[in-house]
Amino acid sequence: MVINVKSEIRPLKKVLLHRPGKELENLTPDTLDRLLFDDIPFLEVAQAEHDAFAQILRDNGVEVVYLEDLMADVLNLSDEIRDQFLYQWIKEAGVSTRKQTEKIYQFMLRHNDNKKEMVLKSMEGIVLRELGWKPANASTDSLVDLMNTPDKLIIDPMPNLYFTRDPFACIGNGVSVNRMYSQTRNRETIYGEYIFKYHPDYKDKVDMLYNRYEQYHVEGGDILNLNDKVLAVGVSQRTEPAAVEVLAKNIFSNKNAVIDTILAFDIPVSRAFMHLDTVFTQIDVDKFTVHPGILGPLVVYEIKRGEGSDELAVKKIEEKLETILEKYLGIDKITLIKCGGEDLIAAQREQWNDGSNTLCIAPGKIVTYQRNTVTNKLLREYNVNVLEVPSAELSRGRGGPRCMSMPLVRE
Ligand SMILES: NC(=[NH2+])NCCC[C@H](N)C(=O)O
Repeated sequence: MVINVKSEIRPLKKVLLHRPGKELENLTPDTLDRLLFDDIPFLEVAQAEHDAFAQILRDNGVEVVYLEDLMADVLNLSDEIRDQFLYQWIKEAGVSTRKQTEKIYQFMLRHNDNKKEMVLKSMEGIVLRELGWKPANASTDSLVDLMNTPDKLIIDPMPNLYFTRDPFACIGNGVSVNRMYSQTRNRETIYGEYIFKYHPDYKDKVDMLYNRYEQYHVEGGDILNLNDKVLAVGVSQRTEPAAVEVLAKNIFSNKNAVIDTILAFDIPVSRAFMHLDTVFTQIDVDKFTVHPGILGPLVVYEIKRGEGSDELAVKKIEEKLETILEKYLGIDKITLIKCGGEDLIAAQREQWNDGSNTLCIAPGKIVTYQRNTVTNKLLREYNVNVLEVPSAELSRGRGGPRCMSMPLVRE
């Protein structure tokens, strides 16, 4: 199976990453909000940290593949696919005039001999100066031309691409290519669309469980494969309950589907808790990290197949999180390890820097951000094997090791 992810913890075999690139250098104070960043990372250091992350994974037997390489393979397949991609990408970036579209298309063709460069450029963004911008004559036929400046981003960067967890998500042997909450991140899902449609490794080999043209938004950070039968989905700032229904129906409509239960975790809507995995990740057969801030307000719903073919059976579960997990996972005792321990200031600070966003690469073996010293120490006291990634710059994007990785295959 080219996609096989039926657990959050079974040994990780193959993972998808994106090495942060010049898209981070096109961030400015004025665009941070819209592009979902809280600060501008220092690219060189962010790349070195990311390389260290990839190396930790390789050293632990994980095959690392890069989004940009898979996408370059797709663009190398044919000129038709390349052109279809380029025109779709230009349109989705909000470029509306024929003149600009052609200019950008021609500009991108300069990278025709090196499709990886073409892909990276599509991620970076483009300013008018690069297109050979010249001031318009004082009287011209276009208000847009007259008002433009050389530093205007005609194509926005996609700085969140290094969070490969979100634009699409592997579920069992299938994949959910997501519709995202924000405009900036919706553009990222184009790569998933092309890879699953055309890449020879994936084409026709993967069950498509959701597509980016659906009406409701759902993001991969909200999707947790608890085991082969139980899927958890966060209902959050990024994922709507209606999207969970569509996903559930798509999963259950396959008669041979192994997943028979979906647990919807209703978490508070806030920037700090944007996805379920920012407050809750599995680290061992019987252990999870959790941000204490969600333990009070958390409500969980059970979704199963309903009576009719296209129906669901949904109910609210009135129990504590530990009890719910024990019941659905069939484990005697579940331990929740609090991010920051009992210290609420540390909990909030370290959650903000993704202390509870861990990537489990085998039961009891996890990758975390080095900067979350309180949580990392606590995890070790529970005998968890903690591998730390340097994280001064990567963390400015508000995502940790789980957000920065999309498992393609687990044992
Ligand atoms: N799975 C995650 N928690 N991803 C975090 C993504 C962070 C990114 N800046 C965003 O706002 O979308």
